[in-house]
Amino acid sequence: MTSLPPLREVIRRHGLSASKALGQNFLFDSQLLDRIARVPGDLSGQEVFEVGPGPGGLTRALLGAGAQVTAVERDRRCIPALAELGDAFPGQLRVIEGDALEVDAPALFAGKPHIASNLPYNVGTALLVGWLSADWEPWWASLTLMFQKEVAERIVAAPGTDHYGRLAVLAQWRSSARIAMPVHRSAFTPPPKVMSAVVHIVPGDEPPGVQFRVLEKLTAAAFGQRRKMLRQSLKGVPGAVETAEALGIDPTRRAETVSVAEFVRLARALSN
Ligand SMILES: C[S@@+](CC[C@H](N)C(=O)[O-])C[C@H]1O[C@@H](n2cnc3c(N)ncnc32)[C@H](O)[C@@H]1O
Repeated sequence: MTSLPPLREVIRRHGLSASKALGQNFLFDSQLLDRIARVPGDLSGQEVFEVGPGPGGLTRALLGAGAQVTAVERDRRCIPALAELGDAFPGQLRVIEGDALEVDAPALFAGKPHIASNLPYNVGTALLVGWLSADWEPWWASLTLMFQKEVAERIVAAPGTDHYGRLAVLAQWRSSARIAMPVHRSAFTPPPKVMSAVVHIVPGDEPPGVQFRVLEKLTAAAFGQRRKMLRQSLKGVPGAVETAEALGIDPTRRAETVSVAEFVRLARALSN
């Protein structure tokens, strides 16, 4: 590998002033970036899908770890900077200029890539929900994603906590999700208003006999009126209240007290 210029110099040389509309908050600390790149485990020879490489801070760390990186970036100003990075790691980096919400990502890979991204906040949750809603076993091997701390807490939340809701059930019913590391707002340029955290999600076995759309319907209804008792909030899902009762899930409970396993049992009983 040839030696690379500091990221701040790359930004200056390519005129990459951060765009708020594109959710651009860049990371320059190479130690932090290396720590993030280690979260998925040994990436040597592994395929990685990165959304929003920007000037390429995380991309460098992923390439340095030996990954084969495919990166989708919407901001065309970043493409020449990324091309230089590709020259420094011959044959390891493929850059696609485009919108990650529209790219057919699974079609880009022969195997199962790890997904790693310092996500643009405005599209982060939509991308996560898309990846978690994939046909199972999913097309990706793991997710290592930066979120605003509050979103990260919603992803890993346990029942009985304020953050527990649809996103927690979606992220936990057939995957395990944990906060790999908190990241201080001052690590970013420009610093966002809020703190961040890297979340690590690993897919697990899908519980048998559960239709995803039934689970979705249940959690949408239950958390749509999260302060109401289940006997009220689940009224719109045919058979749900009676089935909950039959399964020993007391319909006077509120959604936020119902565990992921209980939602799964209820969804299984209502799936056909
Ligand atoms: C938070 S910045 C992260 C930049 C860089 N990876 C880093 O860590 O310093 C988010 C990046 O996502 C890009 N981006 C925003 N929306 C996008 C989209 N819909 N598809 C692909 N990239 C997008 C932005 O241009 C920006 O480069």
